[in-house]
Amino acid sequence: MKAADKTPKQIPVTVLTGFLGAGKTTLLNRILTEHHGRRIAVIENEFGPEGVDNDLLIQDRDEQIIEMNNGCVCCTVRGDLVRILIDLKDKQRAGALNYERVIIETTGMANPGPVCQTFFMEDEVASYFRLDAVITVVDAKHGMQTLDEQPEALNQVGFADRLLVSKVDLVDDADYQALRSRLVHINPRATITPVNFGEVDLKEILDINGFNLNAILDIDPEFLAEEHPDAAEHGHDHGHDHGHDHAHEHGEQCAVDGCSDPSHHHAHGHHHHHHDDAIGAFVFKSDKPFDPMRLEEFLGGVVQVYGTDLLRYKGILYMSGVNRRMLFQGVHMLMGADAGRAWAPGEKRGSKLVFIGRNLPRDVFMHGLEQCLV
Ligand SMILES: Nc1nc2c(ncn2[C@@H]2O[C@H](COP(=O)(O)OP(=O)(O)OP(=O)(O)O)[C@@H](O)[C@H]2O)c(=O)[nH]1
Repeated sequence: MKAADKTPKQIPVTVLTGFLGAGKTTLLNRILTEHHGRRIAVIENEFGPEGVDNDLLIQDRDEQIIEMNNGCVCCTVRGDLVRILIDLKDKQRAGALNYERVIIETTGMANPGPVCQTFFMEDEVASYFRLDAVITVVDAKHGMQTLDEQPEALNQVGFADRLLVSKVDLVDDADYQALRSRLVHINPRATITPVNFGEVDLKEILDINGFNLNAILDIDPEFLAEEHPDAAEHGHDHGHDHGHDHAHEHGEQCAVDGCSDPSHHHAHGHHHHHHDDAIGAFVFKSDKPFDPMRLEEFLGGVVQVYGTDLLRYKGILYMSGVNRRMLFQGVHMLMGADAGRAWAPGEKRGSKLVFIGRNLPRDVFMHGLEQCLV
């Protein structure tokens, strides 16, 4: 191959995550057997000295399966994953491999954060690979319980650009809707699609540009609709620090501290349960412009303080003195901003930002952002 002669365009990478037994391997097998004509390199991450999943994966001549055997992606991310990716890059350049995209299947226990950060923090990786999206498989049958018991599962949902719900065949519609509603509250950014034994339209999970600043900020309208009428300002952040990590109050009462608004109780009646998840989201909206200096200072500060608890954040910004939409997004402490398209004549200008994180102090963000408006 003469791949080495070409200026390579960045190889898209999909991170496939989901809790133990959720159906990641089933989905991956489906992708690999489908005749989609795309050459995919798969990085498998396994616990323990011996990989089991590799034997279960259907091998195809078009695919290269590389396995990481020594532990969890999140613990070895600075080492193994970087080494494997650089090795993939070198082999591609040397013509020993030929793939056009990479899928990383993470262990069910992994937090996708460090995996994602690798693509922004390691220059050699970032120059050759582009993180496309995080896809999280959630088991309809066991998902509720897993979310109750495993903080990593909440992280996986919080990070996702797409949520695929497997095993819907095993539950009734009410259970599915309850799970769906909970997922929307943890992560209103991600679309939610049922997937039967890994059967999924590849267009739904590949080339999503989830980490691209220009991608539209799609927030599930349900997130706002089923909340309080002014949810944009008072959207329940289900991430208040109640001193317990992922306990749940299947409750009557609004979880927002000091809130005694009965309409909130009513609003929660729409859900089957009220899950006070440690990971949650809130949205800031305003049609007043931001003062760029103040905003930069504020965001820089909160990212320093809350970076580890911020999973994903993303927004369209209406800036004073700028006739373009500004786009910004981040993962933990890594924040990026870019100029988007110009505001159209007559277009209603405004900002919309979504923050997904663990026990974030919503008021600090909301009031702080408010202070940055002109
Ligand atoms: N009923 C039903 N079973 C499913 C579906 N999808 C996957 N399964 C089954 O769920 C089990 C676990 O699926 P896997 O694909 O191995 O899950 P995994 O996420 O790769 O599991 P780990 O690698 O252990 O984390 C298997 O027995 C699958 O056949 C589905 O849509 N419906």
